[in-house]
Formats: sequence, structure tokens, C-alpha cells
Amino acid sequence: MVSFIEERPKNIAAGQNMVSDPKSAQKPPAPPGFISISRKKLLQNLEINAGARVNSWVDSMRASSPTHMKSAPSIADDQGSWNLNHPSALDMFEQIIDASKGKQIVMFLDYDGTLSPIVADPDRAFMSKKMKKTVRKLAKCFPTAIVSGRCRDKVYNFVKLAELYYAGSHGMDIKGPEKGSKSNKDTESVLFQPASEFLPMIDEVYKQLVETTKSTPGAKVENNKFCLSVHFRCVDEKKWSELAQQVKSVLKDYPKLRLTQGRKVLEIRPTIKWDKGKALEFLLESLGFANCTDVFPVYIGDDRTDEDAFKILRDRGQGFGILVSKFPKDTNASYSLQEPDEVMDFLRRLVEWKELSLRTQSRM
Ligand SMILES: O=P(O)(O)OC[C@H]1O[C@H](O[C@H]2O[C@H](CO)[C@@H](O)[C@H](O)[C@H]2O)[C@H](O)[C@@H](O)[C@@H]1O
Repeated sequence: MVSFIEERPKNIAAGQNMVSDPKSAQKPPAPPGFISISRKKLLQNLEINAGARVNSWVDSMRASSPTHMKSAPSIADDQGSWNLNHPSALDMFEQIIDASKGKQIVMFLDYDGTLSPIVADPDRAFMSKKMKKTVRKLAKCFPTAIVSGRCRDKVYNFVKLAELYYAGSHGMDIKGPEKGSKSNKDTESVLFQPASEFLPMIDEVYKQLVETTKSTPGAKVENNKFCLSVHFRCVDEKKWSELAQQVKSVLKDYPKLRLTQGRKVLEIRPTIKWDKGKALEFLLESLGFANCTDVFPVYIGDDRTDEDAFKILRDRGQGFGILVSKFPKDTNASYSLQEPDEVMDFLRRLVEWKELSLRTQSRM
């Protein structure tokens, strides 16, 4: 499947820190819409150096906001090319199944915006009962992992399925199925925490951010154990610059932390070379598929941080990524789905297909 993504700048590897372009920081904000070249570049530059100018942070915050994307003048053209290059995974279901023939499908699912709809209060991002039932069935058919920016315990409390693998804190906290669960009768559950030395620093910065941002109405700081989120979904846009300034004032003393951006959220994490893509590779290895050619990983996610995993799959030439988005975006995913309801339909079809093929095999 052809993708129209432009690669990250050559000097920037996925998950590495990016030095902001001082020229683009001086430019006036681009007109609404993400089609313009400068806006596109901005979207690629969402990994923000903690020392970057606050203006460029705010530009990035605006650029990633769908309300700004909707009014793009050439949105119809872009939509056409999007549909062509990133067709719906539901429409392409048969082709996907054909490509997986003879291979072990392994499922990787992001949580927010993929399994649960985006809501204003991050503590209330519940997954529907129907979605939970579908994910439970999915895990009976294929090894399944949840890969989330959230703290692992929190995402577990939303999903509550012991038979899954969980990679929390953007993959910096990985655990296998509970011992004694159906998918893990006797082995120890995998546990990998590559950023554990950062725990005291993250706690310290969390407290400082809570204190510093409390004067900005609507701002919410979330402790995700090995990383932090500063939410601005409920902050008046006029106050975004103030919030960016507050976050910057805290981060200036912590060069070992970097900032990335998700959906109306500034994400702060250690500068280690670890991300959702590395977590995907770690999990494949743990499952015994390290150098395997007959594995077919499918990663479904909606956010910038999921791009690291999409890129790994594209580079390995194995399986593919599915981006959950209603809008065209630069992505390394091969297919698209519009929203969590479509994700559920896709997962259900996978389950139905697997159950049918198992029944057919048992009759032979
Ligand atoms: O990797 P994910 O599972 O997608 O986690 C990324 C962030 O998700 C959460 O924030 C997002 O969802 C919230 C609830 O719908 C929404 O209010 C927020 O605006 C979104 O950015 C989570 O709260 C963050 O900590 C994660 O970093």
C-alpha cells in the first residue's frame, strides 16, 4: 500500500528529541488548515525541544487541533488522496486476510481514541461493554496487547482483561498476561521498565507542573508513572500560550525530559530511545516471533505516538498499521478506520473470520 507520508527529517529518528526550527518559530501562524507546507512541516515537528520558543509550541497545539484542520480549503483534494492511499480497513478486509494467510496475526491496540472515544475528562474515558466483549474474543483468537500512553495500572482498570499484554507509559512499562490466566497458565508474566531510574524525576516534575499550572483554568496534569500528560482540551485557546509558558518554565531545569504532543495533550517523557515501536518489537520477541517471517502484526492507533509503531511495521515489511482518524493525516499506517466503532467492527470481523476458519479446520 502506498503512503504519501514524508519521512521525518533525516537527522531525527523516531522517538528522538527534535530541535525546533528557529525560522519557523518566527513566522506568523499559518492560515487555518493543515494542507499548507508550513503547517505540514509543523505537524511533523510535533516533538518539541524543551528549549523551543513558546510560540512554536502554541502553533503545534493549534495545528494538531481538528477544529483548525476542518476549514482547510483543499480538504476535498486531500480527502481523495487519503482514501486512495489509506483505504478503510473494513473495505479492504478480504485483502488483509489474504495477506495474513499462513501467518500468525498478533494484535496491538492503542487505548484512547482507538478502543474508547475521546472525551473531555481523561478519567472517564471508558470503553463500551460491546468493545470489551469484542477485545476479549479477539484475545482468544490472537495474542493481543494494549499499547498506551497512560500508566499501565490505569489502562488496565479501564480494560480489565487479565489475558492481554499491557504496555503502559508509551511502552515504558510492559507486562504480560496474569499468571494463571488462559493465555498464561504457567510462565512468569513479562515485565520490562526501561525508564525506572526516571521515576523520582517524573514524580518531582508532576508536583511542580500541578502547582505551576493550577492558575490556568481547565489544565489537567496526569501522572502516567514513567511520563506525564498536561491536558489542554478544556483550556480556553486564549490561554494556551500561558499554559505552554508554564510547562516550559518547569521543563527548563530537566534536560533529560522531552516533550511530545498528542491529541490536545502535551506529553513529557524521558529522553530514552524507547517508544511504542520499540515496545511492539519487544512484545513480538517475548512472544517468540523475533526473527520470524510468518508473523503478521496489526497495530491500530490514533495518535502521533502510534506512528513509531506504524513505522516499525513498515520498515520490517510485516503486517501493517491502521490509523484511526476522520481526517487525512501524515502517517506510516497503511489503512484507516474513522472511529472506535469502526475499530470494533473490524475486530469483530477478524474474530468471525478466525472462528469460521477454526470450525472449517476441525471438520476436515
Ligand atoms: O496512547 P493512548 O492510549 O492513546 O494515550 C494517549 C493519551 O490518552 C489520554 O488522553 C487522550 O484521551 C483523553 C480521554 O479521551 C482526552 O481527554 C485527551 O484530550 C486525549 O489526549 C490520556 O489521558 C493521556 O494521558 C495519554 O497520554
